[in-house]
Formats: sequence, C-alpha cells, structure tokens
Amino acid sequence: MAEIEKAFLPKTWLGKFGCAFRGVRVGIGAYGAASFAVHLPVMAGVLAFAVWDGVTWPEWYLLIVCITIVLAAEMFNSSIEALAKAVTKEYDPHIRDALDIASGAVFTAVIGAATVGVLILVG
Ligand SMILES: Nc1ncnc2c1ncn2[C@@H]1O[C@H](COP(=O)(O)OP(=O)(O)OP(=O)(O)O)[C@@H](O)[C@H]1O
Repeated sequence: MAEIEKAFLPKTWLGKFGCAFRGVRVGIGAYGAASFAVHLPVMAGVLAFAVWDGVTWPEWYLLIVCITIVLAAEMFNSSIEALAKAVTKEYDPHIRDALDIASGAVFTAVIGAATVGVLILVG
C-alpha cells in the first residue's frame, strides 16, 4: 500500500479545518445522504415547532444538544462505513458488528432525542 504523501497531510490549522469541513460535506453527502434526507427535515420541523410553541431558553439548549448528538452520531456512522469499505468488500463478521453497532448508536441517539423532543414540545 502506498504511503500517504507528506504534502497531502494538512500542516496548518486552516488545512485541518478544511479537512473537517470536507468531512461534514462527504459525511452528509456521499455517505449519509439517505439518513440526512430524513434527519434534516425532521430537525427543521422540530425547530419551527419550537419557535411557534415559544419554548424556554433551557428547553432550546436541550433541543440543540439533542440535534447535535444525532447529527454527530450519524457522521461517526458514515465514517465507520467509509472505513469498512476501505478494509474489505468481502463479508466479514467483525465489519458487520462494527457497522451494526454504529447504526445502533445512531438509533440510540435518535430515541433519546425523540423522547426529549416529545417531552418538551408535547409535554
Ligand atoms: N463487509 C461487510 N461484512 C459484513 N456485513 C456487512 C458488510 N458490509 C455491510 N454489512 C451489513 O450491511 C449493513 C448495511 O451496511 P452499510 O451500513 O454499509 O449500508 P447502508 O445501506 O449504506 O447503511 P446506512 O443506511 O446505515 O447508511 C451493515 O449494518 C452490516 O450488517
């Protein structure tokens, strides 16, 4: 396997932020498009309802934390999917476990966020 070109690795903070922004773009676009097509409209609906409902500041903080956790979990899931594709295209029980656990992490975050959202917006 070819060594990563030294020139390719980011040397400055600006370069590192560039990698992070590319990660957000690729994580949402190339790998998580189907999931984010669900997450983003739901997130927009929750935020619109929260504005209409006039939720308190502490409730806003909770909603924002929940949304951030779900989006970050989804991007970690995309990251593990990308790594799994690089490791093998063949069936591997450990890859299966890793991918299923990553999906389970997103599912766990979504259940927690949905519970908090319902308690704040409906409760
Ligand atoms: N190389 C592999 N070895 C074993 N199982 C695999 C492998 N690749 C995928 N799987 C199984 O298929 C499932 C879906 O794979 P993957 O997450 O790559 O597809 P996806 O449709 O893009 O998923 P998502 O909807 O989460 O984006 C995994 O959770 C895992 O159970």
